[in-house]
Amino acid sequence: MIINNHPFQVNQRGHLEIGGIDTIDLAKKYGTPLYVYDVSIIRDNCKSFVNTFNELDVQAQVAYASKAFSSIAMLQVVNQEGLSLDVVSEGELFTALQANFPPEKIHVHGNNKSVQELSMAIESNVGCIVVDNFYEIELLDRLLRSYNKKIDVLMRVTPGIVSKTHQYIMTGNEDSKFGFNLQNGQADKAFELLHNHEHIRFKGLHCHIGSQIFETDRFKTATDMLFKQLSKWKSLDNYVPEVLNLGGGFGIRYTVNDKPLQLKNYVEALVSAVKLHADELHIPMPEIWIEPGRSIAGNAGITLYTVGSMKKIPGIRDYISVDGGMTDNLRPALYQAKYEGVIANKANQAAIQTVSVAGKCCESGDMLIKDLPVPDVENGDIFAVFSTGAYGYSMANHYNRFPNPAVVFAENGKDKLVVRRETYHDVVKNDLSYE
Ligand SMILES: Cc1ncc(COP(=O)(O)O)c(C=O)c1O
Ligand SMILES: N[C@@H](CCCC[NH3+])C(=O)O
Repeated sequence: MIINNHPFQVNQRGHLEIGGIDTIDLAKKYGTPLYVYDVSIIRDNCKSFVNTFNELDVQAQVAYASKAFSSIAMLQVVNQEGLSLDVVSEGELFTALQANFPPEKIHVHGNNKSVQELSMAIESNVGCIVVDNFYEIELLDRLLRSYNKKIDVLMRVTPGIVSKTHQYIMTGNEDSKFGFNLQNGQADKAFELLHNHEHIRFKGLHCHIGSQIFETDRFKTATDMLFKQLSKWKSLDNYVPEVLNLGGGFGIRYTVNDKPLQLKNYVEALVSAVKLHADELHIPMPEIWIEPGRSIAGNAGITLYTVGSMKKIPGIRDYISVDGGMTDNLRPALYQAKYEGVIANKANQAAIQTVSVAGKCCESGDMLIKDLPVPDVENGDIFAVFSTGAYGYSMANHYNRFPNPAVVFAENGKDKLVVRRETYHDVVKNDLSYE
């Protein structure tokens, strides 16, 4: 039985299963809260993107946006699937290098890259730097001269598109901290600085219009706007881009209200939009790069919790509390994000009541799910939240000094710990006394 359209089964014991393993056994073995990934789903998501580009015979790089979930094991899997990698910080770059990710397949992002970050990128011979602002061009110019190196660069632009998504995860609109503005001439000024630079190979443009997007129209509009700019540069300077990076943002299913497209549909739409414009402009088809994060990791992961206290407020709301919350999943508190979940040890029992699932942080907004139909709930039940694979572990924090949970990979009936659970000693390890 597939559960609520999430890609997981219920086994003969009536327990939720992931990667061929009983979640109740995993909770016993590793404790809760626990992030668990079905690695075969990660692999399938990677393949959907890569295979579609191959089928369409288009040169492409699918760069996993590692901000969604970065760990050594995750980056190893993504590398095995032939993807490139998008990193946005020294920490993400460091993790990639620790995972032996091929540096030439790493793309470095960031709206405030430090000298140290840029130096690390240049020294490790990363494949590409996505330049975000004028200050960064100045720094890069200085550093590349002192290293006497040449590097591939894309220019990140903000096309001025308002995507239908939460304001905090919108990035391509004009009023954004990211990238050069296409409308007000900033992109033209950056072009002057980048193309013909003796230490820079200016490969093309990058844009990312936002996250959790469910339709292809806005990607097409973004492509139109990039080509408007490229057509201008072609007539003025005969510039021909080798690469167009159209970012990530492909939506996934968190709840029944989310209606994601198949991943291949996004690729097909992007390819046809770029092809059309390239033909019109009489230039060869550029390489298409994309940066999916959520759509690679999101639906592959679940979080397991143990149910503790319960509280009924007659006529108002029934609460059940679990042993994690906004420390391991910040998204409900930050974006009012909605999730679905089940009592994993009663996964095929009928719902008889509606409860709201609270975390254990000292914060009223620490609610994981509101108004969820569930069977009879008892203390000690294991509660599973679906689609927590992206921006769960990666946005985990230490509020109330909670240690970060462990991460387990499950695949074809085997499980493996890939991130250790933090201990209280880990939590205080950088504290110094003041006596
Ligand atoms: C530049 C860039 N690329 C890729 C992503 C990944 O987005 P998503 O996880 O929605 O695919 C983001 C985050 O929104 C981003 O800012
Ligand atoms: N952290 C966001 C997505 C990243 C948006 C910025 N690039 C989320 O959980 O949805």
